[in-house]
Amino acid sequence: MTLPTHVKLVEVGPRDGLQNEKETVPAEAKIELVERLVDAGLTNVEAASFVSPKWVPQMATSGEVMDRIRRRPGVVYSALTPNMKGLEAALAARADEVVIFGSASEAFSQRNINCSIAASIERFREVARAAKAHSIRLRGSISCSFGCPYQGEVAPEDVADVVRRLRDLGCDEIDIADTIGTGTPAKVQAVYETVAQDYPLARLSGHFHDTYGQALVNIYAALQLGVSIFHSSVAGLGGCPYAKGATGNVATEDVLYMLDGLGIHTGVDLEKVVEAGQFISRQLGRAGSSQAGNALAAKRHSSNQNV
Ligand SMILES: CC(C)(COP(=O)([O-])OP(=O)([O-])OC[C@H]1O[C@@H](n2cnc3c(N)ncnc32)[C@H](O)[C@@H]1OP(=O)([O-])[O-])[C@@H](O)C(=O)NCCC(=O)NCCSC(=O)C[C@@](C)(O)CC(=O)[O-]
Repeated sequence: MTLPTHVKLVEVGPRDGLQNEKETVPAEAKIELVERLVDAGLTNVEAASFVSPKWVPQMATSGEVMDRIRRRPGVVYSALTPNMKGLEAALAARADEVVIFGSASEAFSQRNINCSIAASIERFREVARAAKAHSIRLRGSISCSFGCPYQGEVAPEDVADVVRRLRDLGCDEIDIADTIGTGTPAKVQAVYETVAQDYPLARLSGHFHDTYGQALVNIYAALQLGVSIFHSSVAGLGGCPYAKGATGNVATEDVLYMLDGLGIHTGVDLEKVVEAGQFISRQLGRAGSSQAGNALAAKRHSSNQNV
């Protein structure tokens, strides 16, 4: 078993992490969060979501956030775009990458984006064409790849079916998402082994929520197969408005701590991510849920006191 020597981390805290917060997080705080994360060396940041503000009010400031972020060369700032209205907003906001997001579960597709899987692919076709016409990177995301809050089990072949459809739309990368965090390592490996028959493994990512405490071990299981792109969220922020009880994405600090220990290069400075996590936790008025982040912050606090 050879693990990848390099992993690309996609930071989803500013989008997936914050979208479910009840209290409005001011645009200034979102902007500072994105800038701190980029300062830490993260080169892929999901910063916006151009969805209906009636459905997800927290993301209503996405245009302002994208407009006011100090853009750094080489950094990909991405935005969710469920339809042409979203795509047009993402173009106006100068997104570097747009994300069409579907589901491997019919029930979740209906709840999340108000249409069937087949209808979503038709909506995405137009979005994909426009993204290509503007030479914007296109990412596809598949929710409920390891289980659905409404239908329960999801078969690997159902995930593969959506992967093929997103591949045919021209997706440059496809996210296999564990929306409710119910996946376990054997299931994770079964899904990647199935979907990699139709799409290059090097362009598949893992998007794991930590609801059942399985996210890190699932990432390790995916690494063993050669998956080398993972999503994570600073301070473990997150949840999904359409998956009750779903907790945050795996924390960026925890993933970095594990990858650093494995000698896998990410180019990201863990200490600076811990500071970004402390920053957003102060803004939200509660402790972050990253275990490595909290341990490192406590260690720093006690060594400062001993000086
Ligand atoms: C998908 C839609 C838009 C369809 O929504 P719809 O109601 O079917 O669409 P519609 O075309 O009938 O439009 C209804 C209203 O929404 C407006 N509208 C329509 N489109 C847009 C847009 N792009 N931006 C802003 N406004 C929009 C449109 O203008 C209209 O406004 P009204 O006339 O009633 O005032 C809606 O269902 C929606 O916004 N849903 C939110 C979905 C969402 O954001 N979910 C969370 C993100 S996905 C996720 O977190 C999972 C992921 C990616 O992280 C992976 C994982 O972990 O699973």
